[in-house]
Amino acid sequence: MSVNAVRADENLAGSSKINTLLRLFRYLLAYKKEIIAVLFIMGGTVAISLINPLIIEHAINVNIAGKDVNGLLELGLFAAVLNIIYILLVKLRMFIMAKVSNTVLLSIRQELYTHIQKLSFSFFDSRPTGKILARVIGDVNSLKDVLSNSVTTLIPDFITIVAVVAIMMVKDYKLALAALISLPLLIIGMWIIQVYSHVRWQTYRKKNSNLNAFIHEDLSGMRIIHSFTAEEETSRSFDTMLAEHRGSFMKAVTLNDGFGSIIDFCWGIGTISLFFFGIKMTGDNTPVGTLIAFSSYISMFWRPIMNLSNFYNQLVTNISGAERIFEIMDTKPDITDEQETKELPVIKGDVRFENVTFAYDMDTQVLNNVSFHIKPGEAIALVGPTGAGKTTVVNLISRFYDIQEGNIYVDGHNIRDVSIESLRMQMGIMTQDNFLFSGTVKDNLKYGKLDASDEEIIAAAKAVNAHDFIMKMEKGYDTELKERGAGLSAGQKQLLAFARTMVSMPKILILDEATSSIDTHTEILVQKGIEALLKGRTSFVIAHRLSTIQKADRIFYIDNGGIVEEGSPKELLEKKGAYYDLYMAQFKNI
Ligand SMILES: Nc1ncnc2c1ncn2[C@@H]1O[C@H](COP(=O)(O)OP(=O)(O)OP(=O)(O)O)[C@@H](O)[C@H]1O
Repeated sequence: MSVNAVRADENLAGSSKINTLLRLFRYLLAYKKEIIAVLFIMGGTVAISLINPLIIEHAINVNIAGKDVNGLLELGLFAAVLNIIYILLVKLRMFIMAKVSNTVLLSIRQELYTHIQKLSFSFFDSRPTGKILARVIGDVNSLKDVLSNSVTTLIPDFITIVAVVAIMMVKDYKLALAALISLPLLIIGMWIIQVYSHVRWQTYRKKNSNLNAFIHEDLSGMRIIHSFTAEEETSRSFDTMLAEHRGSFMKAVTLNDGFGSIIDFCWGIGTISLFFFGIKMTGDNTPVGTLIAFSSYISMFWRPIMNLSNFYNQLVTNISGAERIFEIMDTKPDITDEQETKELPVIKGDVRFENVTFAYDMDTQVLNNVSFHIKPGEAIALVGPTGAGKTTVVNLISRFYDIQEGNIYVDGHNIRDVSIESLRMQMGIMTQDNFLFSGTVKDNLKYGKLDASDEEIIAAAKAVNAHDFIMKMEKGYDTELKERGAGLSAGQKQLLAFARTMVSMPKILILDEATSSIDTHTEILVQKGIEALLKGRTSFVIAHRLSTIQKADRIFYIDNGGIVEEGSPKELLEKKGAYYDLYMAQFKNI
């Protein structure tokens, strides 16, 4: 059952921001050398910026007051050299951090992708592809600034603030207190804003994800939208989602902008208070240079606070991205190898279901106490009403889902006791989708067996009658296919999918026969292709073609959670039961 539809907001298990941030930082630990270098560089830049006001103070109070032009020039030269060094250090820091954060992003994305590939079908059943895509691309990208700014802002700005306060206190604690008078106001304002901000940004990310999922679904189903002339309706839905997206963004960003205004306000009050108290309280005792130096220090105090608040904004904006990434990484595949699995040896194709009971979710039981035994090489046609459980039976043989009760054996091995890879490697699975990847025909056929030689590929294509039509394509086996095989007919796609399965030479074949109507010529090729595929292997076909059903060794009529009728095509017709009724209803006119 879907836990998250396109328009439904995703729910995240609550996790603390600190934990998420610490987990993110762990990725940085792999780059200790670079981070230490960056911290040293920043130590240099912070020191230079702290010295600057002292230079100005000295220039005004000593050189200008004493009319010492030479001293002023020397000091100016010193300040210029110092600030050129500062600029170079900043550039170097930016370069190193950009490299580190991009590499970290790369490894997070790799880890996420590898993990997603291991997840079970139930994960994909319950999430729209667009939302998964949003996490792998958008959410990972959103971490870039958090990662680099966490090193370049958090630590140095914090040090700067402490150093500035210390210097001001040592120089003149009364002036320092006057300059920092607005600090309590800032703390209260920030606290109020941050309480609401995180929630608003999370809402925005959810709306963003819904929009992604909607666009993905819409583009994938464009043909259907056009054929039902549903463009207007989907445009309306899109507009609604866009409005929600924009609304949530505006709400979050408006609140965030409050941060800057509060800081500006406190900064202004601090500066006024400094000059007011500086002149009022200390009268002529405070040299002008010292007041100017203090005013520089105030800027140096508030600017990092501004940076930190921007960083905090970035953090609340993007930390939900990190939460969503880690949520996927923490999702355990439902189907995993048991601790002590063995490799399934090369099989003959014997399949046995023993009292199998299965439900996708607690509400609906699909199979109830099903047992059967298939001998190697037998061809089984699965028929029955829609939603009866035919696909479910074949999904269970490949262990795409785990059964709740009973056992499934392949060549006498319980499929739970063998590695999933060794089991699936010996199965050929063809769904109705016949999914083709963009790439050459040859690349697509090699999916069946990555190390297949050209001869093997051509032999497989010939066996299923796909060779001739492939050779008629522009560059034969090297013809580039478009995404999902666009430009090919349904029959041609089926033939390519047959060839791909044939290359893998499976011992057990699972075929969900396509129902799409194809021209008579291709239909004959497809039928011959199916016959070639079935020959000599155990096969389960969710059969729609009369020819396939009639050529099957046995038919299983599935309904009401089990096999209600079973036998050869002839036996079942003679029995005049459920299969007979289906046959009469569907095939009598053929
Ligand atoms: N991934 C899933 N999650 C939850 N329920 C599912 C899932 N897949 C199928 N079902 C439900 O299980 C039941 C059996 O589905 P199944 O696809 O096996 O039927 P089927 O006989 O192959 O149908 P059809 O001929 O229409 O393809 C149906 O009621 C279906 O709604």
